Amino acid sequence: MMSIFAKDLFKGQVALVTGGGTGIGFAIARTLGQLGARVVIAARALDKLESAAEQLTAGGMAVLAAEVNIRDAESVNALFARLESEGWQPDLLVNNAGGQFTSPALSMSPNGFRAVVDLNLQGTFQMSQAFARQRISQARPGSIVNIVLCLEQGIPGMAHAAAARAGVVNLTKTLSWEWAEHGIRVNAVAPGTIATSGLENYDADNLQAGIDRLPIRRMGQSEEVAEAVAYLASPAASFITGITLPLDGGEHMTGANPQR
Ligand SMILES: CCCCCCC/C=C/C(=O)SCCNC(=O)CCNC(=O)[C@H](O)C(C)(C)COP(=O)(O)OP(=O)(O)OC[C@H]1O[C@@H](n2cnc3c(N)ncnc32)[C@H](O)[C@@H]1OP(=O)(O)O
Ligand SMILES: NC(=O)C1=CN([C@@H]2O[C@H](COP(=O)(O)OP(=O)(O)OC[C@H]3O[C@@H](n4cnc5c(N)ncnc54)[C@H](OP(=O)(O)O)[C@@H]3O)[C@@H](O)[C@H]2O)C=CC1
Repeated sequence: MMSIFAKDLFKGQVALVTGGGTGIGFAIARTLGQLGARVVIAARALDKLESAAEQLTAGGMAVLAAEVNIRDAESVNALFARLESEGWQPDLLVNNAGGQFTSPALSMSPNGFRAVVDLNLQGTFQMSQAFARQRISQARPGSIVNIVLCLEQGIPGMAHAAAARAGVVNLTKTLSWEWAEHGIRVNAVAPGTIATSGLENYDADNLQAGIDRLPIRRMGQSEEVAEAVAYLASPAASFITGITLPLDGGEHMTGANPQR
């Protein structure tokens, strides 16, 4: 899928995409790279990041693979210090890294609940704060896009992720207030079911039952998420901040989660 945006839209900018070595994050990195950004892809597994970076570089993009654990504040701060010292200081941040496991709320252990909140909420906050501190200290504008989940009607079987991502939706609004005066916009995209290898963690029949209830009866593609991220990160969205854009084939209207 070719991007509809101008090829030099992000020329001269650096985009940092967490979880950029796989799935949706990889598609976002590729789209932003095709639109002229230098791209940092960051996650825990350096081997996966390096092979993703090789693919993108072979396509003519400038890409850096960088290790980070977004759950660990020290690791996050070390990443931003490294990017600044190596000339890859980001103008755009895409908080895409995340995930969860399915479990009835009654069976979740405190540690299991905490792990998912740590990853999706605390991790997103830590990355956003480190990014904004760096931008604001240098009086430079910026843009953040958070990837959440379709959660309008609750997500039975994923209470931890539903709570954590709802936290990110409100964090998106709150940070957009606090950082607007510094020229930093904060928005989010809420995907429904998107065809990636990440879905191997979920029951295929349940996923299909959810798809069958959608107005647009198919899974989304990572590239469709990437185009929305490109729009929100770009000057075309310069008067948009604090929103969460559903990108879900209509799931936010239907409650398509099959466990309901
Ligand atoms: C039918 C539904 C519709 C589905 C729509 C799907 C739409 C969304 C798709 C996606 O999000 S795609 C992303 C794909 N990737 C993932 O989702 C995988 C992400 N998971 C993880 O990264 C990890 O599992 C974790 C959740 C972050 C936990 O990582 P951590 O390394 O901290 O785990 P542990 O130290 O092993 O365990 C901590 C704690 O959590 C409990 N736990 C972990 N996994 C499970 C599990 N599968 N089932 C139950 N419990 C789990 C684990 O037992 C630990 O708790 P205690 O035992 O210590 O009490
Ligand atoms: N696919 C779908 O249907 C949907 C996905 N989403 C969300 O979109 C995002 C991408 O999902 P998708 O591409 O499908 O799945 P992936 O499993 O491919 O993506 C998850 C990415 O997050 C990275 N990650 C996980 N934990 C950490 C961590 N502690 N620190 C840094 N990076 C981490 C992983 O890399 P590594 O393990 O190397 O660290 C991986 O690259 C996730 O937040 C997911 O929840 C939302 C709605 C629907």
